[in-house]
Order: sequence, then C-alpha cells, then structure tokens
Amino acid sequence: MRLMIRQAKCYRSGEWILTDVRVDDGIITSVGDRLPTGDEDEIVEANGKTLLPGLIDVHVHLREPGFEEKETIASGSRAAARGGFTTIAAMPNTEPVTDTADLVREQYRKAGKEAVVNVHFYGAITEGLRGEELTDFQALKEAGAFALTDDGVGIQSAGQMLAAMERAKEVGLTVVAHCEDNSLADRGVMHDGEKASRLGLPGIPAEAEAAHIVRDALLAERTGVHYHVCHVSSAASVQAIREAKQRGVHMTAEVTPHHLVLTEDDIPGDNALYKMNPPLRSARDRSALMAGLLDGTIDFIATDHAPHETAAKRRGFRGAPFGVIGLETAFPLLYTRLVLTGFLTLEQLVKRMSTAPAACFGLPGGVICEGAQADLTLVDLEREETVDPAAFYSKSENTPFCGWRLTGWPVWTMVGGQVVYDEAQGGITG
Ligand SMILES: NC(=O)N[C@@H](CC(=O)O)C(=O)O
Ligand SMILES: [Zn+2]
Repeated sequence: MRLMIRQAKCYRSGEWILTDVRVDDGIITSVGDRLPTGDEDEIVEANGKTLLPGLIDVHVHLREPGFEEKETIASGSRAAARGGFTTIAAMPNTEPVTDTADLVREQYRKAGKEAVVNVHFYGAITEGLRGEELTDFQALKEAGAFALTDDGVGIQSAGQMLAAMERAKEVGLTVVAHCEDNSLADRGVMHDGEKASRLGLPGIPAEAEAAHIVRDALLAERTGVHYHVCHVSSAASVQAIREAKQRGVHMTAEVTPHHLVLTEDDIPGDNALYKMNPPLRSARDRSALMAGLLDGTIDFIATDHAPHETAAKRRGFRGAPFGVIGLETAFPLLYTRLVLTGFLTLEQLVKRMSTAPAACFGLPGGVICEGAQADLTLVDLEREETVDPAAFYSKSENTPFCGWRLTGWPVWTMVGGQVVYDEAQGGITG
C-alpha cells in the first residue's frame, strides 16, 4: 500500500510549512516539498490541514473485561481514533484485574481483533489490586505488559512499594503510580478545599498525593527504577517532582486535560460529572500544574479516560464513581484553552501529547520523519464545534465539557499506514 499525503502543514525545522508525506507499507518513506507522485495507490489531499504525529495516551480505562456497559476495547479504541490518538495504554482495573500473564495475553489477543488503534496493556503490581501479594513481574513482562500499575488505588505500604520497585528494576518494567495515601484521603470525594466545605462533602487533601510522591521518589532513587506518576493534581506534588528530578531521580509524570483546564471553582454544586480522582483542586494548584508542564517537571499529558454510565454519574458526589472521559475532547480542549490563549505553542502541545509520552515509554511514533511508523493525525485547526457527548464513539458520556465550544478538531487518523478514521467518509473506516 503506497499513499501520499499532499499539502499538509507539518512542523519542520522550526516552522509549520506545507509538506507532502509519503507512506509505503506502514512506514513514512519521504517528507518534503512537492514530492513526485505517480505510483501511489491513494492520494490524500490535506488542503492545508495540520499533520501531527499520532497522539499517544498512556492512561485510559477500557473497562473490558467486566464493565462492558461502560466501554470496550472496540468502543474505546474508536473514541481514541476520533480524538486523533494512534496509541493508547489500558489500565488493569478490569474484572478480572489484569494481573497474570494469561490475562495480559488475552487482552492483546482481543485488541488484535477489535481495536482500531495500537493498544498496550498494563499489568497490576499486586494481585487483584488488593495491595497484598505482588504479581509475577517477569511473567507479565514476557506477556507484553506495557508497565506495572495498581491505578485506581495507591500502594499503601512503603515496604511493598520498595519491593515492587526492586523487582521491576530487575525485570526492566516501569512502575506507574496512582499516588494516594488512604489514611489521609479516606472516604473523600472532592478536593479538601473551599468547595468541599461549602457543599459539606468529605475532602481529599493535596498531601494525600504529595506524600506518596515524596516517599516514592526516595525509593525510586534508591532502586534506580523508572518511576512514573499518574495524573498529578497539586502544587505540592509538582514541587516534590521538581526537587526529585533535580536530584537526578529517574522519574516522569503526567497531567490530565481536566486538571489543566478546570478547578474546584468550576464545580457547579453536587454534580458528579466533575468527580474524578484525583479531584479538581484550587486555582493555585492549577497554575502550578501549568508551570510544571511548561518547565518540564511534568513530562506529558494523559487523559485518564475513565468511562462510567450516566445512571451511575447521576448519584451525586457521595454516590457516583470517580472518573471522566477524555479521548474525544482532549486535543480541541487543549488547543482552545492552552494554544489559542498563547500559553503553549502548537508544537509544544504536540510534544506533550505525542513525542514526550513516546520517548518516556520507548514507544514507536511521536515523530514525522523518514523511517518512522505511519501513525498520523490530520487536524482542522479552523474547525469550531460544540462538544456533543451523544456523538461520542465512547460508550459513555461522562464529560464535564458537554456544550463547550472548541476549536481544532482531528478529522483523519492513520495507524500503521491504515486510515482508521476519516471524518469526510463518515467516521471510523473499515
Ligand atoms: N481517575 C478516576 O477518577 N477513576 C479511574 C481510576 C483512577 O485512575 O484513579 C477509574 O477507573 O474510573
Ligand atoms: Zn488513578
């Protein structure tokens, strides 16, 4: 299969310039001005739309097996394609939990049949995410586990985290941490701040997150493992990561689109569409996250796409599960709120949504150059649209951004040289 993408705006030697990109059998073979045409099977006329390396999201919940009413590998991967993502990594808090080599293999087998983008799977750190027995890291690694995590819960015991890091270092897997000390956060449903006091709801203090980061940075320093912090939400956490990185600790960190855009002040009363873990925090915390993203303390953006059915999210802050979806809104949300406002340049945003996650986890993609895998996204930066959850490919609609007017929508997605999403052809293709 030979394909030419013609006249796309591409970032080359410091500029966005009209470029042709040639793809042969899933690999980018040429990038340049007015490349010769003639022998391709297909020409894609980009007409000045912007070509990005496919977006990469290492923090999504696909809910299969066990919670297929919320999401499946098929529906979640289609949501990813529509959002411009070509690679995602799925968390192991399914039912059963992905905590054995056989279960990891079964996930890859299913994704091979049903996914339209590249899907990786995490393995759990502890059996059943119970925080008791460590899983068999070597076997998980051999089955292809992307990294290790108990996302959804923090590893409560420092001794257990140390043991996990030592073993992970030996087998060569990254430890990915949901940082939350339950003895500080127990039964909280919202950031322990002004809004929670006003609504009379139990809080989750910022220290519940930062305490684990400080602890884990010490343990990562001692073991030398690659340690990655999920969904950083507070100023104290950003500072802890900054200090650890200055000491040379081998750690990386991610932040979500919702923590970059919203604060507790945006929560309109007891509406669980604004309930997620970690919670939306103060304006000061949000500023610190932005500063951390800008100075490299936070390496990249991950959505923490966490689908839940509408009925469950109607139960208010006390009764609803934590989590919001993000795959189909992340790019236009951040383009509108961070790039059009002048906070980040487009190329800085692309680095944080594609190049950096690829580099941190050693994934192919994240670049447009000769020899790279043809994972590509075309974005219409002029296109303005209202977020309509009813139109999502995701099975769930739990977004706080319903009705937001956003600019800069992905319109075409290619994975390994195959077009998987083309808005002009009605959406998911094939
Ligand atoms: N982020 C969330 O609010 N929820 C996640 C779990 C998690 O990532 O902590 C979920 O699985 O629903
Ligand atoms: Zn989490």
